[in-house]
Amino acid sequence: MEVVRSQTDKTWSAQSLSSLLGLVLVLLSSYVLRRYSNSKFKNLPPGPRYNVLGLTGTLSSLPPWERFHALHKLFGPVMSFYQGRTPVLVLGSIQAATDLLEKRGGIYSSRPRSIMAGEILADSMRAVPMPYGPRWRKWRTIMHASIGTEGARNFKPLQSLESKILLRELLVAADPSAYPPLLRKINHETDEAFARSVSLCIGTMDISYINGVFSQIQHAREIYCGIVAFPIKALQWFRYAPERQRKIDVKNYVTFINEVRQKVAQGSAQFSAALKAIEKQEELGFTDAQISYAAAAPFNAGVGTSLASIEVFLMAMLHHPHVMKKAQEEIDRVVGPNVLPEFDDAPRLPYVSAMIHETMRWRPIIPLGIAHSVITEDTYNNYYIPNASTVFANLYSMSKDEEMFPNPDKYEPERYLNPDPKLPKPNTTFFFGFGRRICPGMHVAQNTLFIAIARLLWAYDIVPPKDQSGNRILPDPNDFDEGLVIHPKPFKYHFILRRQSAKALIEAEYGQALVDAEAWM
Ligand code: HEM
Repeated sequence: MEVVRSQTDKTWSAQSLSSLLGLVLVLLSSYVLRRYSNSKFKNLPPGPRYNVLGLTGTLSSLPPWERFHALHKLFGPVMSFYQGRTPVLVLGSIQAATDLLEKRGGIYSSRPRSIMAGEILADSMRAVPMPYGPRWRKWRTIMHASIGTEGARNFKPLQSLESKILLRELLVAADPSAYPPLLRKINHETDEAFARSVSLCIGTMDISYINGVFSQIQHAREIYCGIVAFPIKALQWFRYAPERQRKIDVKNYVTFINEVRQKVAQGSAQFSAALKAIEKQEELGFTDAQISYAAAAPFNAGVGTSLASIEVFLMAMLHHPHVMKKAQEEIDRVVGPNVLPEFDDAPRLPYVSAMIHETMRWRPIIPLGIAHSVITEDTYNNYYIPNASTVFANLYSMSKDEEMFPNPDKYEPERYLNPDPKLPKPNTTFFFGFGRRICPGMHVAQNTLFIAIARLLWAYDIVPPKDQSGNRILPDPNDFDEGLVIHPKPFKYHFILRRQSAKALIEAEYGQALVDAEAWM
């Protein structure tokens, strides 16, 4: 009996399994047929009909932005492919990105859904993956008030004293191996100078307090980045750990905002993103957790970016000493040897300003921008763009546009000073993205770069080391770490004081910077 039943069971299971498989096949093929026989889908922008990101073969050795760049040459500046079931659109020209991400910003300003990192870990309170909609618009008003054109001016004193401290630290650095950690401070990746970034968020430079904050926010950020980097963790059944982490993050973030509230009550609060978030809380109808995450956004999104641009600048100086000399001549002529360059000098230092644009153009440090997502189907140049397509602005390709930037591989600030009137005007913002999601920290970033670069060039020559035969050892200008934000691989350089008389001024300014920093304690 047992044997018969077991045989019957086996037959039954085999039959049901094959019917089930049949059903799945029928459903799948009808889905595929429906989808691809749909004439609209036949009209997608051209491109390889496979997942370019999961590519094998010759192109696979290239980072994704270079892969896309190579494919743009075959398929044109607007191309598409599928990543799983999601259509992906890649825009390789400033024109296409402006037409879609900017002019049709009402439908191209969302982000691809981020279930684990955005929704589960952060309850959609994190800025970068936040979907486009009323909550994002409210969040953006806090960014506008705190780090927009006007708000960014409030951080200039902070950026100024930060760069003075850097000049002095480079002066007393034991040897060149000490430079990278000092430079990292300018991007707030170490506890002490991180204070300046936290002060941007919550308005304090109290180092012992900051040290505590640093480890907590940095830890939360690392977990977020880890989830983004390892998609396996994005599967929902691993949700327990991020849910637990979210509770910890919310508690920490709200603690910071409450400390700012206390300072507001005592009348000692400095300008910061948190201050603006608190001021706007009632009007926006945000919870404490929501305003705390908003206040932390400049830290979470801004870390690593200014540093990467300064590293690119240093690399450019090693390769193009004549550009460095030209900028120094301008600084010496306009500012002179007896005072440091100030923010107010910027209009009279056009070469330095052009150099900053060129640094960001030459090697865009976020080469694929941050992916947008379209919230309704659209057509562009007769191509069909399905709802929920992921959209990448390939900033790398844009930086190589031969028409707008002739000889794009050359580092040439002059292209911004004397543009050829017959060519399209060189764009000065594409490296910050496009449309409604354009980087809200761009003014803060530009100010950091201006004051740091102008003062570094006022004080120091940046020179490469030499080998035993006296040959300059130069870094490979294309050797970068991969990631959302890319950094040149570590390379060696020296800061050589340009004149002995600068020493006394650097020391005096450093002393004053420490006194000024007290205001943020
Ligand atoms: C050289 C420095 C920087 C570069 C090149 C840069 C570039 C970018 C780019 C390309 C995007 C994506 C824009 C898009 O989606 O189209 C972005 C987004 C963002 N950036 Fe920056 N950034 C820099 C510095 C900063 C700084 C210093 C802050 C904060 C103070 C900041 C805050 C943000 C935020 C919050 C977003 C997300 C905006 C949103 O999703 O609505 N960035 N940035």
